[in-house]
Amino acid sequence: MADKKVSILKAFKTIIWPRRNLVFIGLLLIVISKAASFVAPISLRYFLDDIVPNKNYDFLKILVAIVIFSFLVQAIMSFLLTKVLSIQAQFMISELRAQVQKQVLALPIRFFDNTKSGALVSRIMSDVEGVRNLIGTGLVQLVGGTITAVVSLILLLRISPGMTLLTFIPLILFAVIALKAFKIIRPVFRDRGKINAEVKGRLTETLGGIRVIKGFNAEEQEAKVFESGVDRLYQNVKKSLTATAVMTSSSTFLLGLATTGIMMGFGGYKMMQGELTTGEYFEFTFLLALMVAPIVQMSNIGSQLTEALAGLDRTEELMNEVTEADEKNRTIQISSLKGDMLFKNVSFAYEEDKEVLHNISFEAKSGDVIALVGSSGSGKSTIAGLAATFLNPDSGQITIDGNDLAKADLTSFRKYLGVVLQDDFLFEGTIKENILFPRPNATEEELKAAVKAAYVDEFTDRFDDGLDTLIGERGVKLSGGQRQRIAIARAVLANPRILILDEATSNLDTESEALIQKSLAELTKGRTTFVIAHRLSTIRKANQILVIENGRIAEQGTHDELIAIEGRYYNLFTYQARI
Ligand SMILES: Nc1ncnc2c1ncn2[C@@H]1O[C@H](COP(=O)(O)OP(=O)(O)OP(=O)(O)O)[C@@H](O)[C@H]1O
Repeated sequence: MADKKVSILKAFKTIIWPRRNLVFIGLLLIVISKAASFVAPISLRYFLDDIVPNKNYDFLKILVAIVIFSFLVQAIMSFLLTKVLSIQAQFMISELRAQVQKQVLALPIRFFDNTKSGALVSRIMSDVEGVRNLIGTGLVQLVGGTITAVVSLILLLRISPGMTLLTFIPLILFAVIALKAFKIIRPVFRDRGKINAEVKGRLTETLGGIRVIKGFNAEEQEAKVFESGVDRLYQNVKKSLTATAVMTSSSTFLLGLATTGIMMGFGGYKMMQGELTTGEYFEFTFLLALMVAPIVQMSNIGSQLTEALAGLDRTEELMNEVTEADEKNRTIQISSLKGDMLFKNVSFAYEEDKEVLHNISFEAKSGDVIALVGSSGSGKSTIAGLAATFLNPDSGQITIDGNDLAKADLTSFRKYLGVVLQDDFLFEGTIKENILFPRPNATEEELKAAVKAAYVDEFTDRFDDGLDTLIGERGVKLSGGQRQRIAIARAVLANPRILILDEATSNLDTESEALIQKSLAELTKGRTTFVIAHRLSTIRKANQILVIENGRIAEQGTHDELIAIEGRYYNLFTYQARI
């Protein structure tokens, strides 16, 4: 963990240095602004010690003009700072978000099995926001504040070294307290991001699974889980608030002590002794305020930077995850695909030492339909996942047209892949958009052909808006069978060479069922298809049936062959046929 921390140095190298021109402009602006801020306190001395006692009207006019001008300069500089740096920071946030999202999509399926999607949403959207404080005004203010503090210090020492040193004692005390508080706050902030992500993740799941929750009357339980999540968040915020409160109240006291207590006591004494003029006293007071303000501000900026670095730590962790592309090993570009797939002694485990597939070997010839049947948990989806390159064999080999699939460039292979899964992924939008999703630039004819092949027009013709009907929250609700047909139309349009089909288990009425059968027959025509089959009609038509039991192929052959041997398949078949 520790070596993965985004150090200030690293953040400087990767985020600030590439934008050094901008940061430099920002610094220049802040230096001008801070220089202008010294005009008022310095002019005070002339005002009180020279102009007023000597009734110097001419000098008064000039001084007033200079002071007004100095404030105008400060106002303009502050406007430009926001304009230049804050906007650039926001631009960078959107750039980073896009990068992180791209990286997340490039991660292997396994990563998603183990990570809540809500947590990822939080990583992509919130964690990168910290950049704002690095490149935005935060850092520049920190530097500007330091400059102001140092210049003020020099001016203060010039007026009265004794008084300056005395006021320093409480200031140093404050600095020590602030540093201690940061040490406590940083891990708290880091945890906050994590907790936030977890709570959001669970909430997303809860809302997504609302039917199951209501169906099992589990609202109360979910509410409890959420409550404990928000409580963790509360405890975390509480901790950081306590640390912040210690800092704020000690700053109030110690800085008050420095500015007023010591100043009034010691300064008043010196004035009475004639060692300090009224003008010098006021100049000192204002300069002290100029020095102290950035110190207080810095503690604020410090916590912002701390939060920023904590967020970037988490972003960095995500960016370091290995993507599935694996350019070093996946060097074979697949430029055309026939569709012969061969499994040679393939074994696979999701978790170490828990092999779920053992020595699977079979051949799928181009255009074949391979039906995977067997009891739940036997390994059917895992085989389909391997054929789709969502998973990679631990031993053995899968070849496509003689090429090792583990060495194939994923994008070049997946161009030829299509999937129709049970939980059809339809998003909010029109039916047309959902079908065009894999090939947004398909022609109207291609779209029409796909719609026909999947019998989507059979129900869209009845809608006023036809294919442009909105589905989801703002449009019509579709039946299970209709959703399946949209998913099938999408796959027809994608025109894959290899098709992974997870047949829906839901029972449809006979008419819907017949339409789905027909559209599936259309879809699988001429494509190497792996189907996790639940329909006898699909299974009977398959070129090859693999009966999977406990991660092994128990039986293999056509329907007739397997019926003839009266084994496992025969039992399954006769059992299903009876129902
Ligand atoms: N992401 C995962 N992590 C760990 N184990 C998994 C994962 N997915 C599946 N498994 C395990 O692998 C085995 C095979 O699962 P698989 O999903 O391939 O079975 P299946 O035959 O498709 O089942 P079903 O018909 O119920 O969908 C099961 O024992 C399952 O518990």
